[in-house]
Amino acid sequence: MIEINHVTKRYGKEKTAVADAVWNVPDGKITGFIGPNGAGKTTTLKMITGVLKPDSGAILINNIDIVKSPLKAKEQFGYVSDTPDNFLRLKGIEYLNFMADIYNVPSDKRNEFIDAYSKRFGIEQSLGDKILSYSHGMRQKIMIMGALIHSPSVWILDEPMTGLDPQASYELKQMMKEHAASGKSVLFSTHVLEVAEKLCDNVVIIRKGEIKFMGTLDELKLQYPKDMGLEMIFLELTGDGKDN
Ligand SMILES: Nc1ncnc2c1ncn2[C@@H]1O[C@H](COP(=O)(O)OP(=O)(O)OP(=O)(O)O)[C@@H](O)[C@H]1O
Repeated sequence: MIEINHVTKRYGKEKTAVADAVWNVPDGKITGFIGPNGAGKTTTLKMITGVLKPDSGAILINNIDIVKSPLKAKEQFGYVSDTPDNFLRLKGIEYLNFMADIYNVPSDKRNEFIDAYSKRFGIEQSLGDKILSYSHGMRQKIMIMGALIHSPSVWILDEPMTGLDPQASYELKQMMKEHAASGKSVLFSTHVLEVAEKLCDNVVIIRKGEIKFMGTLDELKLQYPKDMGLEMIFLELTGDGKDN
């Protein structure tokens, strides 16, 4: 469960990237965080994960304040950023063991996880290679595994489908569904509406730093004429789709 209580973030004096945001991510559901380029999605996710500090307001992860108790709060979630080009000099297996060490995952549990998930993603033969030699999609897969190795109750992903082939994209969506079905929460950002439509229980729509809607897609559709497609509703809510 994530609670975002009246959170504001400015860059300099002029730019308000997120304005008095109030929303939440319930347990047992997949929540899609949707908005056009520059709407404030990454800024919000960076605040939730403790990379950036809000100027005002509070963010609670399983009731733990990310600013006041960062270490405890960070134990609660796994985060997949939108740039998987990290730890390039480590081998895949070294990176996974590094992540497992951070979270004190026992060796039998981590080995079981690595075996199962590397097979699901089809990268079991590449774990002994440096991440530097991986393709974008393979880097994305190893980062996803690193985020999940400690079985976090909250799973946060920034634009996770980018660069994944159809098989990997399918596997990732299945993993997200399994995560939510086990009573845990998933939050992911996207500007791909079709993905949100197929995958999300709830959506949160942001435009120019302001939360425009929070609820199910059916609730959103009810607010518009019956023949209006989701794409048109989204464009209506977010302007012409561009904020910059
Ligand atoms: N470090 C920064 N310094 C100044 N302005 C920034 C900085 N990072 C983001 N911004 C601005 O804050 C606003 C929100 O940016 P953010 O990256 O959060 O949007 P986004 O919804 O993730 O966009 P995209 O979908 O393109 O990744 C934009 O206007 C952006 O230009």
